Amino acid sequence: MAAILTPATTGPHSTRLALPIAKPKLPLQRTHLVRCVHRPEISPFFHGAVGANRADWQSACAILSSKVATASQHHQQTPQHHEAGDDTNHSLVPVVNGQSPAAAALDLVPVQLPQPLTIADLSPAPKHGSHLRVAYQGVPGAYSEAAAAKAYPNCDAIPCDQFEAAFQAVELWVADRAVLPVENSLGGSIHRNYDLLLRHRLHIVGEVQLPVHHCLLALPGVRKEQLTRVISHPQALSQCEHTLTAMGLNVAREAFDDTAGAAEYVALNGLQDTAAIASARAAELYGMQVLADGIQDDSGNVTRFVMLAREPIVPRVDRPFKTSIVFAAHDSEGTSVLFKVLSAFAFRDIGLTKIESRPHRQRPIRLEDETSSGGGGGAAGTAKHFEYTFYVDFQASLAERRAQNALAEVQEFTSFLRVLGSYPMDMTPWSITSSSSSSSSSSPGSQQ
Ligand SMILES: O=C(O)C(=O)C[C@]1(C(=O)O)C=C[C@@H](O)C=C1
Repeated sequence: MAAILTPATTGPHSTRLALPIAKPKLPLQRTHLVRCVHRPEISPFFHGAVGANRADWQSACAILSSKVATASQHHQQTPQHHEAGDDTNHSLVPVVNGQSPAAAALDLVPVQLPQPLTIADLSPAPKHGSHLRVAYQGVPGAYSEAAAAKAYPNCDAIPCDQFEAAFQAVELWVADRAVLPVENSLGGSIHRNYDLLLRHRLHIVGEVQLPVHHCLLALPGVRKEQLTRVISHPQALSQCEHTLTAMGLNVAREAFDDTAGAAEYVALNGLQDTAAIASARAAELYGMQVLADGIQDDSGNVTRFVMLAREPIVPRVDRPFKTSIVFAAHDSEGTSVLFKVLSAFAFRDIGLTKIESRPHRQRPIRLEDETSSGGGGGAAGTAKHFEYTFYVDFQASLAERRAQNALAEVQEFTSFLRVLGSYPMDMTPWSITSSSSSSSSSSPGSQQ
């Protein structure tokens, strides 16, 4: 029990990328997660000012106000909560050989009583050894694996079949961190992860930007003319769309869960007519031939990933920080809230690096009678407005007074406001020619 109170932290910093997986692992699936007793919920709710110590900060960073009904309700929908008629707090753990670790442990320790905390429990080193366990979506050779290795050199990367499984792996202590893509310079936002950030209680503790260098892979001996199909992750397909056409390939495009998984699929099924878009590392891992190298439509193709943890980090002012928030408007404000929010940052000279809007899950449409909308004289009726949740990234640390003041102002126009994280910006230079699958990329120096 004591171990779960210990903040998981990173291993030693390193500037060398060491891809941690020598042989492919099976991805973690949500079905590998079963219910098992225990784990007190860490309450992220907070009423009050941002304090200087870690405990205050951890609370403050999660929720800035008491107006958390929306987010809280989202949280209720996650499967880690009580089942009807069951008064035990449940969480999910992986099944090992058909038996959960907890069950296996019971074989050895018949009665498990709470143990007192020791100094060792509170030490910053991960409890499970020197390596941080980092969940990512995809299979070995995926860009997300390379991003995990860039964020946390020497980590144990844990492949997951879905983004949701990566979130759950961290929430359930199967992993210490998750590294997930949120946007790409060509393909745009990865909306699924924005939605999941809101539905889960993890905190953004860092970001990495990864140059993505795509290859066209086929079975050894296969020529381009034999191809009728190209499979890959939808983002990868869209990032190579023009190049594929320019290459004169008359192929159908088909979506796959991840790039490396597509390469593995072609290899495992001996598909002579199908190519995959994936990394050079995936080609090595699955014995594929590189038919074309660097097929992304823009040589500066970059994907931004966020690092997620169960606990927020303490924001600092000694290096460039970014803060990510999500909010929804008061009923009376409508989308005009966006103007007011942007002003709160502009007046304080805080730059924004990202704005994203997503449908408001619980109230996607707002109805407004013509009489109350002040429409004046037209045919009576009901206006149907789409309602949004807004995600904003701004360039300031939450340790800065101007950021705190801006958020206090934003809070006035919003029905809920949540700080997703305040974290160091990835400032590492990256060379366009270096492949994301290369083992020489440097870490962002911000392992949190
Ligand atoms: O499929 C992979 O290899 C991934 O890591 C996923 C992903 C994405 O979701 O955007 C990551 C980076 C690239 O932009 C293409 C695909």
